[in-house]
Amino acid sequence: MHKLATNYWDKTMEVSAKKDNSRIEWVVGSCRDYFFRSCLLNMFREKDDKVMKAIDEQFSYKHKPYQVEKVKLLDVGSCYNPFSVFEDFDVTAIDIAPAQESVRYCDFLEVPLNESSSSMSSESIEALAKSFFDAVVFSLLLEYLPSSDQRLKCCKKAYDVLKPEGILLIITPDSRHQGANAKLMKNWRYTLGLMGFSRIKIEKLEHVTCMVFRKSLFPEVSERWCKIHKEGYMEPVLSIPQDFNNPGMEVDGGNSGTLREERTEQDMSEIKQMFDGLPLGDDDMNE
Ligand SMILES: C[S@@+](CC[C@H](N)C(=O)[O-])C[C@H]1O[C@@H](n2cnc3c(N)ncnc32)[C@H](O)[C@@H]1O
Repeated sequence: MHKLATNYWDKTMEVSAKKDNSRIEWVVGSCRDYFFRSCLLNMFREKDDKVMKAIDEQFSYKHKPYQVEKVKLLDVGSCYNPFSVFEDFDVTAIDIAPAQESVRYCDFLEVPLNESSSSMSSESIEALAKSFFDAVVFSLLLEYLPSSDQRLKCCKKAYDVLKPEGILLIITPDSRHQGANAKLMKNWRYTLGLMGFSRIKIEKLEHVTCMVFRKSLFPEVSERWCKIHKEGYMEPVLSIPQDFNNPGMEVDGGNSGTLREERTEQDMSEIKQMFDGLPLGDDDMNE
């Protein structure tokens, strides 16, 4: 899996990619912009305060500075711990099939959450602490989970282990042209918004879409976005393009009133190529 991730995904998914087109660099750069370089955290804090004022003109809140020396990052489905080389990050790497010693065994869907502290050995994690991490990363993870409910459970867990104002970074395979999966991505924004996450960044790199969601101090902020922007096709599910393969139910990805999007033969072959070597057979792709 490690070989696959570094030799195959880094070279094939990001074919002719510049260095800054890599998903790992993208995550690192986004965290640095948010917590250190441009301190975007403060900008989004101000934006949230404005929304709260719009909801209630009496609103007032005295913020404390968000302290971060090293970004406490939880890499879920880490496989080979790609973030361990960055010195400004304090990484907890977990996977159900660790490919390196520094990655601890942990099934994120099942691991219990503690109010105060994590419980772990050098090899595995028995419990994770709530409100502990500055950042949680799902890089090519959600596609491993076969149902929307499992993906939702995963995102809700990320919400619980993040500190208020922490960020969830999601990288998802997407070989289609920019905008082709726009509706799906907007529905993710809606669904995660209902959970209390505000999407603060989305970028399409070659073969992947990358997103940052902020856990606001005030869930009312994202709830308000959901109320204002709800469209007919939106529903609280986390679908991925691979979920839609029944030709009778597919329609265009642009203006129709449904989430389902047509997949061309080229899409199918690209998806298969992307997952080539992973424990997925043709039947899994077509289920
Ligand atoms: C496609 S790999 C992604 C590897 C790496 N994050 C990257 O971007 O190259 C997905 C990883 O998720 C792991 N995984 C799947 N379900 C998981 C779960 N419930 N908890 C933790 N890891 C999981 C798999 O074992 C696999 O290593």
